[in-house]
Amino acid sequence: MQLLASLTKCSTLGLIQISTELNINNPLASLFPRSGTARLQLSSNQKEGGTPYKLRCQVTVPTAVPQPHAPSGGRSNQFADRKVIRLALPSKGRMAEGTINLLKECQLSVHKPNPRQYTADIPELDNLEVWFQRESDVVRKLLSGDVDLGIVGYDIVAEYGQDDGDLIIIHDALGFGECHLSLGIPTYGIFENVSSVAELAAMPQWTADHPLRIVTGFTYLGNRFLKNKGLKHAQLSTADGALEAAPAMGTADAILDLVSSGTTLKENNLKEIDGGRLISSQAVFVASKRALLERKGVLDIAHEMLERLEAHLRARNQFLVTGNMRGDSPAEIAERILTKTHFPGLQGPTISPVYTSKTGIAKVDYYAVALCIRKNDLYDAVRELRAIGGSGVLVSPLTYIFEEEPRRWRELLQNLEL
Ligand SMILES: Nc1ncnc2c1ncn2[C@@H]1O[C@H](COP(=O)(O)OP(=O)(O)OP(=O)(O)O)[C@@H](O)[C@H]1O
Ligand SMILES: O=P(O)(O)OC[C@H]1O[C@H](OP(=O)(O)OP(=O)(O)O)[C@H](O)[C@@H]1O
Ligand SMILES: [Mg+2]
Repeated sequence: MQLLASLTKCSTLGLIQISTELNINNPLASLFPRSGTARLQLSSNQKEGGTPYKLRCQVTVPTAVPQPHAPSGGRSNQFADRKVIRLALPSKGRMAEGTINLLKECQLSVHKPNPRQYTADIPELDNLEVWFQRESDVVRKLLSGDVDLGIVGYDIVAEYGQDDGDLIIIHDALGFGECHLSLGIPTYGIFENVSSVAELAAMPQWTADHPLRIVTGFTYLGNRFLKNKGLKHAQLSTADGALEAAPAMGTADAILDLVSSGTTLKENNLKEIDGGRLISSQAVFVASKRALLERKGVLDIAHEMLERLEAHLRARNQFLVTGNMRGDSPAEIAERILTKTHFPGLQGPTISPVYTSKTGIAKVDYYAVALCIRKNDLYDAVRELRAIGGSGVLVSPLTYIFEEEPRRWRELLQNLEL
C-alpha cells in the first residue's frame, strides 16, 4: 500500500473516508483505521485564528480489500492489547439456533446468563468469550480484528468478506443453514420462455436506459455475477426482505436471493434459470488468519473446536450396531461379514469373543460384532447381519468418530504455512 498525504487550506475541518490495507510498518498506520472514517486534529491553527487545514490523502487500495461494507473500527492497538479470545456467533435468525445446537452436541454448550445479553462463555474452553452479533457484523468484526473466530453462513462470508485474504474457512460444511444464492425471474409475461442467463442477457428489452432491474441483499456477489455473465444492461437495487414480492409489485424485474426449498419462489410465480446460481451455502467455521497466527491460544481453540466438529459431524449420520454371531474364529466371522454384507465398518468389522461358561470352563461359541452403519442403511444392515447368523442386534447413537488427524486441520496448517 502507498499512502501519500498533503495539506491544503479549506474552510472546515473535515472527515476523510479511508478504505485501505495499512502497512503496519508505516508510521502513519496507527493514525487510521483499516477502513472507515478518521478525524484529523489540526487544532493549533484554529486557536490562532488561522484557517483550518484539510488533509488530502491519496491512497492506493489493493483490489481485494472490502470497501462498501468495510469495518469502522481500527485494529492495530486494540488487537494487540486484547488477551482474551473471541468467538462471534449469530445473534438471531435461523442460524442462531442451529449454531447453539451444534455446539451443544459437541459438548461445547454456550452459557448465556440472560437472553438479552450479548456475551456468553463456553465453560469447556478457557479464555474464550462468546459474542452474539448479526451475521454481517460477525464477518466485519473478524476483518477489523475485534473477534478471532466465528460461525456464520458461507453466503455472508462471501458477501461481506469479499475475498479478503485474512478470512480463513476452517470448516466449510457444518451441516445446517443449507441454501443457495440464485437469480429468480417471473414465470410469466416476457420471461415465460426464458430458461437461461444467456437468454435473459440477450433479451432486446434491456438497454442502457431501461436496464434489467434486480433487487437483492447481495450487492457484492451480485455485481460480480453481472460482470461474469456479461449482463451489461442490468442494475441492482437493495431491500432487506420479502424480495420475492418485488416483480409482482413492479419494483424490480428479477430477484437475487437465497433459495432453500424453493417454495417462496414458486408461491410468488418465480423460477430459477440455467447459469443463475451464484453460490451454495451452509454454516461455516471461519477465522481471522491474523488472529490464528498472532494471538496466543487462538490456534489451539480452533484446533479443539475443529476436532470436535469434525468428529461429531462424521458420527451424526451413523449408528453403532452390535450383534452376536456364532462361529469358529474371528477370521471366519470377518470373512462372512466382508463377503456377504455391504457393511465393512470404518476400517473393517470389530470382532470380539463372547465367553460362555455352562460347565465352569470358559468357552467361545459366539463373537460380538460391532459396526458403524449409516442411519439410512440401518434396516438393510440388520437384515444382512441376520442372514449370516447375527442375533441380539443392538443399535446405539454415535456422538463422535475421532479419526487420525482431521484433513481440515492439515489444510489449515498448510494455509497458514505452519
Ligand atoms: N430459506 C433458508 N433456508 C436455510 N437457510 C437459510 C435460508 N434463508 C437464509 N438462510 C441462511 O440463514 C442465514 C440467515 O438468514 P435469516 O433469514 O435468518 O436472516 P436474515 O434474512 O438476515 O434476517 P431476517 O430474515 O430475520 O430479516 C442466511 O444468511 C443463510 O445463510
Ligand atoms: O426456498 P425457501 O425455502 O422458500 O426459502 C427461501 C426464502 O427464505 C429466506 O427468506 P426469510 O424466510 O428469511 O424471509 P425474509 O425474506 O424476510 O428474510 C430467503 O430470503 C427466501 O425468501
Ligand atoms: Mg431472511
